[in-house]
Amino acid sequence: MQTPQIDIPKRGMPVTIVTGFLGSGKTTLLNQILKNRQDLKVAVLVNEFGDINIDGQLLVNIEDGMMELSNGCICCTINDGLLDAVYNILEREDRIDYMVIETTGVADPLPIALTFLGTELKHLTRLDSILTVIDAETFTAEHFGSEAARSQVQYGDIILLNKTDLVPEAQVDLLEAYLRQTKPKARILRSQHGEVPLPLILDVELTSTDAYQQEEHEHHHHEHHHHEHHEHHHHEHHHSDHLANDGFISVSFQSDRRFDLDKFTYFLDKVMPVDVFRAKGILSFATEACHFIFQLSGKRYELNYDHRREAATNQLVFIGRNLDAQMLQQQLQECLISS
Ligand SMILES: Nc1nc2c(ncn2[C@@H]2O[C@H](COP(=O)(O)OP(=O)(O)OP(=O)(O)O)[C@@H](O)[C@H]2O)c(=O)[nH]1
Repeated sequence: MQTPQIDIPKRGMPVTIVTGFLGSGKTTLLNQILKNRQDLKVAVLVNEFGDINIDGQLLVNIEDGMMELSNGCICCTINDGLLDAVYNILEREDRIDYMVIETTGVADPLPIALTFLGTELKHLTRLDSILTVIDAETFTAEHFGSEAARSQVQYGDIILLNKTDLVPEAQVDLLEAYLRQTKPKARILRSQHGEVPLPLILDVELTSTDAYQQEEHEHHHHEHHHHEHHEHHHHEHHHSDHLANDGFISVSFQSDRRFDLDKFTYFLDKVMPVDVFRAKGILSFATEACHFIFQLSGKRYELNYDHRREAATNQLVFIGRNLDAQMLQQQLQECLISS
């Protein structure tokens, strides 16, 4: 018997929103999900803060903002708004079982949740849970003075205490006790490098839609009935605008010239302003043949070989408060070799 062509969108697709502050380990968790998904077809939507999409650079681009990951999953960069990106996925003909969205580290997850619960998407998708990744080493009750970070904890159905390898167990216990107090209903888990059994975090049905009805009202997020969704394509969500990225700005740097390794590490250790909270990039050094992936989170940084490609241009993004973009760019310029 011939299988009938199904041309309705993928109704009831479960969605997990992965949130968490800058550098807490969202991308690392996403990679764990993609590595361990077994035969679940997962589409991931990534929203990055900064002009250069560093995470996306490491994937193979196939068409406008859509990438086919090496393990056959689909990755989509959110450029033209979340609704567009979600419809792009829903309209694809290949089988997709699950959608995971990684927000930026400075995003309030509420407007994202309301995009699923308060638009026509509520008929097409099912918000399964909001998962908040927390850096167990750097997290404090002050939430980095960030409204977005506070909101990430407030709306987390699952709270993943990540990077537990970097702190004594007693400190993680204290953090967990604090979170249990403020979030009695949340599922609190611990992980190192985002390693967590997937049945504990996916398809767990932990988002209570009732809890959002009041917020939806307050956010004036009204549904437009009886419209084709295509008419909504430029219906951006403005709710998080008041946060204006919570005072964080990103500074990008690109150059065809290579860095001098010593100058660059001296810059990191001695010159870089303390206001840089997060940085990442793909770098090439004068003395090295291949790329390096650069990751900085708080006071820690890593430079790891990327054997997959030969060295090309340098691309870097710095994120922090009160950054002097021009000065930072000048300082980086001075780390380049004189071609
Ligand atoms: N020691 C340690 N490092 C970790 C762990 N999880 C992630 N990292 C490192 O922390 C850095 C940031 O991790 P990412 O997964 O990129 O963090 P992110 O939340 O996606 O970052 P943004 O999207 O930029 O906000 C990387 O260098 C990771 O390798 C962990 O459990 N332990």
